[in-house]
Amino acid sequence: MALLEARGLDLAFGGVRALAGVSLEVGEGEFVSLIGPNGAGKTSLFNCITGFYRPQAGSIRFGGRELVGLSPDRISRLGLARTFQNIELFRYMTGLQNLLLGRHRHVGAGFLRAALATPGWWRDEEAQHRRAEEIIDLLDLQLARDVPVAALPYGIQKLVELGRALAQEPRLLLLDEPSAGLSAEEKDEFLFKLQDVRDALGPAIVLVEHDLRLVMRASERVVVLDRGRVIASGAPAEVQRDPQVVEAYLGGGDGGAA
Ligand SMILES: Nc1ncnc2c1ncn2[C@@H]1O[C@H](COP(=O)(O)OP(=O)(O)OP(=O)(O)O)[C@@H](O)[C@H]1O
Repeated sequence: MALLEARGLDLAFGGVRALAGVSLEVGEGEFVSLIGPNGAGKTSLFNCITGFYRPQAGSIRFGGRELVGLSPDRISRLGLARTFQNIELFRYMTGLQNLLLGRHRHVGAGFLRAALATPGWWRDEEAQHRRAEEIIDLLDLQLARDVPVAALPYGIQKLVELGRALAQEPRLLLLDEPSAGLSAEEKDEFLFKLQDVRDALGPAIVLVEHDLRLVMRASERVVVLDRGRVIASGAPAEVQRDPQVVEAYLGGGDGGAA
């Protein structure tokens, strides 16, 4: 059984069909890239999986459990984390504080334990800090540790966002255009970090990405969306040669694969 199994998802906004019968499977630890021209439905699919949108039809099973109808918070507690197209961090908190917020699903302390600062609460606090520090080491974020996120370069903010998602110890990580706005050098750096993350922590990853060079290097499988439908799925080299994919990216003149 796949870790994630989305079947027959439909999502419409008035007359716009953002998703029309979309299915997507992701195996445990698999690295899948989701590509497609602007407006193809990539972010809408992420929003359905993470509970921000409710599809009008279809089902989404994660670890055998139905996600449609659950709140985003509930879904994230099941082990699904995401990053956003536009960075969504607490800008006036430090890198470490943002990572600790990502740990909230692992914090066992209730209000009373915290207010009384019981030994159990301290142990929990220490464990949360240790885990956040491990992620700081993994992503080389030492310089961001004690600095408010707003004061950090954009590329580092993107890494802090990745770190916060990882702090949730997800089984599945959804990354929405994590390399947008990065220089070619920063993109390579980001890709190396992502590979380190996979080696060390092993989450399944779904990457929405416009940079095909990065997609082809990073992924085991590529899924192509166009106008709300999956038009191809397979190994990167295979998908790259698919005539429908070439048409969606280069033909028609209305999309443009950024
Ligand atoms: N909240 C919304 N209200 C109305 N229309 C929406 C909404 N969200 C998405 N859409 C529409 O659904 C379609 C798919 O959009 P979506 O953002 O999912 O595409 P995308 O593949 O992520 O595009 P991009 O690469 O530009 O981010 C588009 O036509 C978009 O305008």
